[in-house]
Amino acid sequence: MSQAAERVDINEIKLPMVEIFETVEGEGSRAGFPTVFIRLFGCNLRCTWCDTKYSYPPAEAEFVMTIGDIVAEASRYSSKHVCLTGGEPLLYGDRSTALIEALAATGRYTDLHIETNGAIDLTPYLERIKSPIVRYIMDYKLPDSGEEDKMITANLSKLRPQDELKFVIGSDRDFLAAKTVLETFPTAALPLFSPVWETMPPDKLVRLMLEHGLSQVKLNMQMHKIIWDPAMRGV
Ligand SMILES: Nc1nc2[nH]cc(C(=O)O)c2c(=O)[nH]1
Ligand code: SF4
Ligand SMILES: [Mg+2]
Repeated sequence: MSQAAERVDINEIKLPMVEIFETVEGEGSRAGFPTVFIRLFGCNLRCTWCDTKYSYPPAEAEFVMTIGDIVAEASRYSSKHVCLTGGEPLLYGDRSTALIEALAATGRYTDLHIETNGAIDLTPYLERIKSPIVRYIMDYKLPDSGEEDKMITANLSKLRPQDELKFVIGSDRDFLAAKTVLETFPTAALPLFSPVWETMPPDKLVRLMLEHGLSQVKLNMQMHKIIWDPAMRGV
């Protein structure tokens, strides 16, 4: 293939979208920083406790945007951090890659983190995307989610120190499963334990972490669900 044929035109590539908005990051190591959220439509999982069911069928994409339009819309905000989320933002292979590279190439951002669901092989993304601002926040889906069998455990050893490995914990069973995953699959990523809002009181999760001596794990509260109504969108 010639060089010209390989060149991507970001005004030609389209992606199904849910929303673009600015708020503070509610989770992870960058929680509290003003952040632009770019939420893509579509997901390859159906977690029992999913809080964004509007991001995949039978709901419909709110709109379709070119990558050029997504980059321009995000640039209307002054945040230096971007969160690419969904749904599953890495569902679109080359198109997801082109979006990430286009956002990084603007030079506007100091951090671009991608919320991915653990059922996407991160190898091609880690190999192709070289920007130092790009980080992966991989969810590891536990038994209560109903999707644990879809987890690509090979991703864990490939995550880097700047990446994060998030476990959403709904029960004692989930907690023990998360602990086993960390013991079985060494990772350089920062492990985060996040309570399921309805079924795992945060004080119980803290007690379990301390009882089990998980000194390397960070508690991850969803700040946006404390600041705003948990059912509210776009915050
Ligand atoms: N404030 C805020 N922080 C978030 N971090 C991850 C989010 C997500 O929906 O992926 C999210 C979100 O929807 N809002
Ligand atoms: S991966 Fe995320 S968006 Fe997809 S079903 Fe699970 S919680 Fe919902
Ligand atoms: Mg999410």
